[in-house]
Amino acid sequence: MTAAIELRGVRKEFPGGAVAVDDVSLTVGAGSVFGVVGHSGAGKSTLLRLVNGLEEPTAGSVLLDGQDLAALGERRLRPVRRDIGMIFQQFNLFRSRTVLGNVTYPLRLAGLDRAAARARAEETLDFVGLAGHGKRYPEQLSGGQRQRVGIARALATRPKVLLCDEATSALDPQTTGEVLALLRRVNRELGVTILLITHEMEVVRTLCDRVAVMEDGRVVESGEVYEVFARPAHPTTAAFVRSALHGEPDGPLLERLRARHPGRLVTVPVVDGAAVLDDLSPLLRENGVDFTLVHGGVAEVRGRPLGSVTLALRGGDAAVEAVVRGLAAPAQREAGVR
Ligand SMILES: Nc1ncnc2c1ncn2[C@@H]1O[C@H](COP(=O)(O)OP(=O)(O)OP(=O)(O)O)[C@@H](O)[C@H]1O
Repeated sequence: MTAAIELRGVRKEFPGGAVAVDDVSLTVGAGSVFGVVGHSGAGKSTLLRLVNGLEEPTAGSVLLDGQDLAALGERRLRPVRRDIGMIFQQFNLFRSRTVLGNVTYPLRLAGLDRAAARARAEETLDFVGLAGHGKRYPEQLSGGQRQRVGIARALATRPKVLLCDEATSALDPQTTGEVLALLRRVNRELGVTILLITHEMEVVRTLCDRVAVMEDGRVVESGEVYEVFARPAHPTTAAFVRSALHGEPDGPLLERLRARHPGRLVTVPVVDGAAVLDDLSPLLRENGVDFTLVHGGVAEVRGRPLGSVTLALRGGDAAVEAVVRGLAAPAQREAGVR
């Protein structure tokens, strides 16, 4: 069960004049995972509230499965809302209800009888790895377990779309990884379309197919995740990407590296499909140049390598120059050898 989400020229202006979302158009393909990143105040939460029908656009339209939400009216919107599940940064569980009580709640609202709701809730808790935890209360659970309950509650009614509002921002890195792995299963095994908002590029790197970067209510850049990571066009995107890759040394770090390492420093990008690293070792050998690896990191983005390594080259001036020239040959210049 899956559905596409489409925003066409969406604007949201609040009474008083604040424009939270400004002419945003984007398409979340059915069965895909789409991330929206941006700093606080960029308009991400408002965008999500427009998609789940809690806010109405001032202009433009939001379509779920091709249906314009604003054109539906409250009565016809209700069943469509059931196709949308949502999870939150602070989990938003009922503290006075057990885990099972939290997960059966939306099912009872949807009209399932007690036995059917219980059976469905247990099946869903099993899917999120919480079989046997039904009788516990939220405060007896870890943050990661609470978010699993949140995910189970959101999935219990078998929605086509899952909206995630900073779903891992309150969790430590390991728990974040576990929750992201669960969300990937939700997408792959259940086919649920996922739209998430986050300020963590790490979440985008590991989970999303496509990403849009928001600033001041507008989308400043969007695209397939690897492409955006490898070639960010907007400065805000570039800063977000740097926060997730830690690859290229910035100015001050470069100065410290220079002070510590004699020789010429070169930073070699590692981009899937660009053969720069493959060229490096024969170039060094041919010219009799030695090297020390002084900085760098290669991460996996959507299953493909991306990052950079910085080397201090040691050898005669002419030999080092030949290596640098070889690396910066026209075919590689595009990849940005420096
Ligand atoms: N109900 C509202 N009334 C007036 N202004 C609002 C309202 N909701 C949001 N805004 C304004 O719209 C802008 C975008 O807010 P929004 O919460 O969507 O951003 P955000 O990217 O989700 O930030 P955060 O991560 O801090 O929630 C902000 O300037 C905010 O003050």
